[in-house]
Amino acid sequence: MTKKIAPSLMCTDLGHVARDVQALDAAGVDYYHIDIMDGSFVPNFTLGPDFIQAVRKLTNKPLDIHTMVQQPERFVDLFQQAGADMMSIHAEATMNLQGTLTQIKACGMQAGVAINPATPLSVLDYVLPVADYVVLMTVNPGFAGQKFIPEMYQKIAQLKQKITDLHLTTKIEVDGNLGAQTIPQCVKAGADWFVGGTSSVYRARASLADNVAQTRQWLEVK
Ligand SMILES: O=C(CO)[C@H](O)[C@H](O)COP(=O)(O)O
Repeated sequence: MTKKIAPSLMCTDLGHVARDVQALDAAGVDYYHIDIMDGSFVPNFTLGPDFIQAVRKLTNKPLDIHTMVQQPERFVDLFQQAGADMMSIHAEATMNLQGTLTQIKACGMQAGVAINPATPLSVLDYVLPVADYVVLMTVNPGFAGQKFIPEMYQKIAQLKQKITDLHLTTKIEVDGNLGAQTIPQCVKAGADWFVGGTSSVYRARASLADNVAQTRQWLEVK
């Protein structure tokens, strides 16, 4: 399966994390996306290292930490020790993007660069070779339940072209309002990995298992 689904655990029922992770594991999700917000880079707070540690005990699937924090280079060891397998940092949040990506890889994690909707792809020019994946935000980061920014379809396609031209294997992870209306177009544009929030995996009207199965169908567009 080349296209991957990663439930966004900020959307899970925090009173029933173990129950939900067990259900999502059984439903065959590929990995888990964990949002860390510092109240400064984005106007919200979410999960932290204690939560990563707790989830680490519940599943063997990879844990993808999306840091929405200023100067993420301060926390690479902290998240690695908590149990992270993948860690993305925002290009807008660090003065040392290349060095921090290298630091993440040296710790044995996959390294990702995340970029906000308004950030041009040119920030990736000299770091793509050290990035295992790029997190293209399709909403402004900070809150679940927002509306997809349509200009992001073209951005995905342009990034895919860049990666192909450079003969790299960097994956494109998309994050924000991915559901029935947006997933098929993101697939066509070249996205590889899909963060599942309130628009897909956590849709209120069905079980987690049914939502994961439905999301897989949206990914199968040709
Ligand atoms: O990164 C995020 C918010 O910054 C969330 O992971 C994402 O937005 C959740 O998905 P949805 O938009 O479908 O609720």
